[in-house]
Amino acid sequence: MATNAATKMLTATAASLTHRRPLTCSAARLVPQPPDLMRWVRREGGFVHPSLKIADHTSHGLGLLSTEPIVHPSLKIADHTSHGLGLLSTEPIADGSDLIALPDHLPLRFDPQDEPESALGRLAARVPVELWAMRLGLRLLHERSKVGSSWWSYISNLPETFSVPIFFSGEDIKNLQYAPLIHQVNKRCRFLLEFEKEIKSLLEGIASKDHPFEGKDVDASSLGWAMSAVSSRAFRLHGDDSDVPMMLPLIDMCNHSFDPNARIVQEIDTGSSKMLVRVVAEKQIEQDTPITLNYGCLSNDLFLLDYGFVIPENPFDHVELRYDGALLDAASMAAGVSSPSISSPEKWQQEILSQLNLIGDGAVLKVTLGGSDLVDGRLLAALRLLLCNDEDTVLNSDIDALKSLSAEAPLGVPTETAALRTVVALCVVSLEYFPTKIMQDESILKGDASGSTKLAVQFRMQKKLMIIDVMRKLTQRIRTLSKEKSAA
Ligand SMILES: C[S@@+](CC[C@H](N)C(=O)[O-])C[C@H]1O[C@@H](n2cnc3c(N)ncnc32)[C@H](O)[C@@H]1O
Repeated sequence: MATNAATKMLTATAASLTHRRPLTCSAARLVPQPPDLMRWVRREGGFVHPSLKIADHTSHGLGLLSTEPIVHPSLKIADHTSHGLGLLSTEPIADGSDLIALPDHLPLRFDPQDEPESALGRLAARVPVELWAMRLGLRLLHERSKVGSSWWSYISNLPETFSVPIFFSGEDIKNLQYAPLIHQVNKRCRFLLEFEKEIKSLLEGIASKDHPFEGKDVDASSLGWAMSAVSSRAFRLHGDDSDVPMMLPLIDMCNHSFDPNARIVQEIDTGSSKMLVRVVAEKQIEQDTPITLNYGCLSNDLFLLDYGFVIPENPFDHVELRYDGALLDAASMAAGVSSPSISSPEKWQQEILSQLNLIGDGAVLKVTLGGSDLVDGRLLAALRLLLCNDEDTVLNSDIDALKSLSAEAPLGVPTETAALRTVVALCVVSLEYFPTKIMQDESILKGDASGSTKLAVQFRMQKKLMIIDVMRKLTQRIRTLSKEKSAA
């Protein structure tokens, strides 16, 4: 859990690289009237389709949600969510048309291995690999502080603030009510505070010509700004050996949709090995339509942590649980299907649990509910085999079938019903971890709480709605199974 001091530090309008004006909305840019981004891309040799413009998506209520039927009150709230700025078509655009093309020198990238001796390279080497956004963020801060940077037209068009939870108050971090995300947020906050100190000590006494930020102070707040700018806007494109994160000017004005109307294409000129990044229309785009890309099939944890927004009814959202005999025992008891094997598996059951990597050295105990699988395959297989008394039937079953929900009752209907009932009980247990009820969340969302409080509440409410949806689908399955059994 982040200390209050940690979150205060990151939310404070502390001295940063430039003077900032107060936050107005997520469409506010780093400078009040930044240069025309489209004109800059064209001037640099890029292509921008003449029927595109940058528009504020805050007031339009544009994007995925507004086109879908409202099936739950939470969607109405989401409809008010600001998407910030976005790209919009001013006229119909044909399927397959090039929308944007960026020449090789416009993407902003950073490979610390290219400059291990520079101060920036040495700082980047201190950033853990999983925080790759901070590595590229250092380059972004370097360009932001450099007088006459070739990327200034781009950087000045970046948002002034981000709605990612590292900038939430301590209270709003608690309001998330979901330990795995709170853990990640705190980890990032702690890293930024430590990194601020490390940077200060590493750059102490450095000659001004070698200073990566032109002598300007870099604190946790400005580091957080840079990390969030990258995590919410960079795309990972193919490099020589691996995926290289890059900031793609103008392309990063496209908002997200799981049903996008455009996609990114990367081309390498074999002669010059120069890279061309294009955005191509994937379908016919009508007038006044936002141009959208799919940022990935991500859970709401990642959308919130990296991008600062939550998707209602996200089909890829899930909750994490720890595989634990005592928890399964309690759930199976609550479901009325208790079996002694759950807490003390037989030897043959232990062998399969070990194959499933749920017991033994190096066991991975994290399992999930929700997402496209509905129930984590390893959890489902474990419950099926623990609730089946017939060793031969289990040993003759294919392990992949045991892990699959689409394999109908691989160990027979009674075992299947018991396993699914136990999962439903696990859902109930998971819901009980959340201290508030959905109705309480809804009333906060209807009130005048701050943007970050609403985002935190929206996040936890979506988690609960998702768990309820899993329960509903599994209960339906149990009903169908018992109907089939009684019909047989
Ligand atoms: C790559 S940028 C897109 C341009 C951005 N809207 C802007 O104002 O610069 C990604 C950010 O846009 C916003 N965004 C994109 N898609 C969204 C969506 N479907 N719902 C809500 N916000 C979205 C989020 O703030 C996200 O961090």
